Amino acid sequence: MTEQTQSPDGFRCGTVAIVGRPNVGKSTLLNHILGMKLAITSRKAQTTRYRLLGIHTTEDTQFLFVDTPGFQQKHINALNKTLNRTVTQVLSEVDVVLFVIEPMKLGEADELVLKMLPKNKPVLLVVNKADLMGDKGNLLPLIQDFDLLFDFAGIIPVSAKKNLNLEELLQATREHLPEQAAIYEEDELTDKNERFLAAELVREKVFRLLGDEVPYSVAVEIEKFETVKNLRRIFAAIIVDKDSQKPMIIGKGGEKLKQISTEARQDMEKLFGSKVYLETWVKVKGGWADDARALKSLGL
Ligand SMILES: Nc1nc2c(ncn2[C@@H]2O[C@H](COP(=O)(O)OP(=O)(O)OP(=O)(O)O)[C@@H](O)[C@H]2O)c(=O)[nH]1
Repeated sequence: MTEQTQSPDGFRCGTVAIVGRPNVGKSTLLNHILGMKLAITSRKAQTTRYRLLGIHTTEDTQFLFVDTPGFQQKHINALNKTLNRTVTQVLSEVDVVLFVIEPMKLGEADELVLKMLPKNKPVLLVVNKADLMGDKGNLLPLIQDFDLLFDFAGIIPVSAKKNLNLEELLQATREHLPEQAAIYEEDELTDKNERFLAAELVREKVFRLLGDEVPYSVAVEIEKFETVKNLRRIFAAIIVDKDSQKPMIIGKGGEKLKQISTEARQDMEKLFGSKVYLETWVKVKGGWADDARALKSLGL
């Protein structure tokens, strides 16, 4: 359990990881807790070990939401192995883990996540999409079965989308955070700079719009980032392993790349509160996913 550093006013502050298989609503949950679109959910090709996704500060608590790089079963290369280790490590370092499931669709993918949960940390089972459950009586046996598989610190049904029970979830989470003063200023939403966030947004769109076809090793590099009055000019290279992967990202007549850029730019404008000029292109950097030096340069 967490070591508690006393703070005179009982304020609590600590790290929270949200895990769960794709599509259970993790980013919706975080977005609704933070109250704005800041959860950038690219779970692939992470560049940092410990990424702060967002900070939620209330009168008595500061929740630091950290990202956990995704665990991929399909592609096995050096990068992947490093990332799987990273997930386990991140999960064992946070104060509390929120394991999100969808009640009617429990399956193998959820069990894979379950296997990675830390035994030495409190894990809350968050049953999302409660709004879709007509008869709540049906839900109970299902959850109870799942509950037998792991020693959860609590089970909380919520609806991220409809903002149902999120306060209760935060209260339950708070109980597991150490008593200590806030680490960040109240209005600080993330500790990452805009350049980093811009790269994450482009990468998120690549994965969202191309799904599983996209190679795990895709990365985004911001080659230039300028702020001129209320305009940010951002130049982003999308980096792939092989020439053959280039057309996939560019799409027929450049359609995919255009869509990636448009959606990323719209999110950036929301996030930065300014106009954004975004230029994106695809670059080939052969075999970097298996290159130990490249891993090192990513800080892994
Ligand atoms: N009905 C309902 N739908 C929800 C709820 N929460 C999320 N969704 C929907 O579920 C879908 C997946 O939500 P995401 O937040 O993208 O899920 P995720 O777990 O972050 O997905 P990955 O990024 O792929 O891991 C979206 O269409 C959401 O609108 C909820 O409480 N109720």
